Amino acid sequence: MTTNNNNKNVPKATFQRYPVYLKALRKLKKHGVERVMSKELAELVNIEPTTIRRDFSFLGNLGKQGYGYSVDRLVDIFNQQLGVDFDEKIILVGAGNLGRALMNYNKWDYVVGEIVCAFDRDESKIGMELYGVPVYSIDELEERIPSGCHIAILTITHGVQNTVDRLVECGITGIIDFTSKHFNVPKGVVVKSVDVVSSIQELVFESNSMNKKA
Ligand SMILES: NC(=O)c1ccc[n+]([C@@H]2O[C@H](COP(=O)([O-])OP(=O)(O)OC[C@H]3O[C@@H](n4cnc5c(N)ncnc54)[C@H](O)[C@@H]3O)[C@@H](O)[C@H]2O)c1
Repeated sequence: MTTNNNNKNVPKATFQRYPVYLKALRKLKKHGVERVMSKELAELVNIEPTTIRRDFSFLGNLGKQGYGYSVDRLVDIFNQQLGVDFDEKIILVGAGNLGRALMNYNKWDYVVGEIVCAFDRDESKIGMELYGVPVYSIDELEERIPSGCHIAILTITHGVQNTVDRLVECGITGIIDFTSKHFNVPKGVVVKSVDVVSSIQELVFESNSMNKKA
């Protein structure tokens, strides 16, 4: 059991379904849907409408029956219940091949937030909108970085340490690094490195050693 904000004891199974509902509701919100019936939501999340109605009964008064639930209201409630901010403003540095692919994807499964702007040093890209994301000059990083932004995705090829230092100065505390280049960060800054090549190498190594044992 988990006690929620309405001081109701929520069964564990119900609580575990909250992120599933939130993801579906955020998707609906993105598509401009304002109200949703439990039956419609049931089809999206593959959970019985009766289970949904029971799960929602722990959330307090959600309005008149038969009229559908307010998507906005539910998103707010689930955000609160889960105690996380799924609206991270993420910046991307390096609007090249990989950067573009990430901007094109930019749905982040409707749960983590989205890339709000990109930075590059290439004059031909500055001022463009790529998949709806504006690209600014890296020279304007300090002026353009959105307030409250803590996460940066790094997809550049040059000057990594210098760029990281500037990002940290601007308040970035989390970096998703695709560059595979070594750089230092001060304490309190978290770096998650994504390296497809290393993953393939590990995979080859593991599958070779498994085959040797067999
Ligand atoms: N981790 C992985 O699995 C993986 C896979 C592919 C590529 N990469 C790496 O990702 C990075 C990007 O690859 P790509 O193919 O998109 O390269 P790319 O050349 O297509 O794009 C790089 C972009 O970054 C910009 N740039 C470079 N240095 C900059 C700086 N200091 N400040 C601002 N903008 C800068 C360039 O102008 C360009 O637009 C490379 O470091 C590459 O090695 C990693």
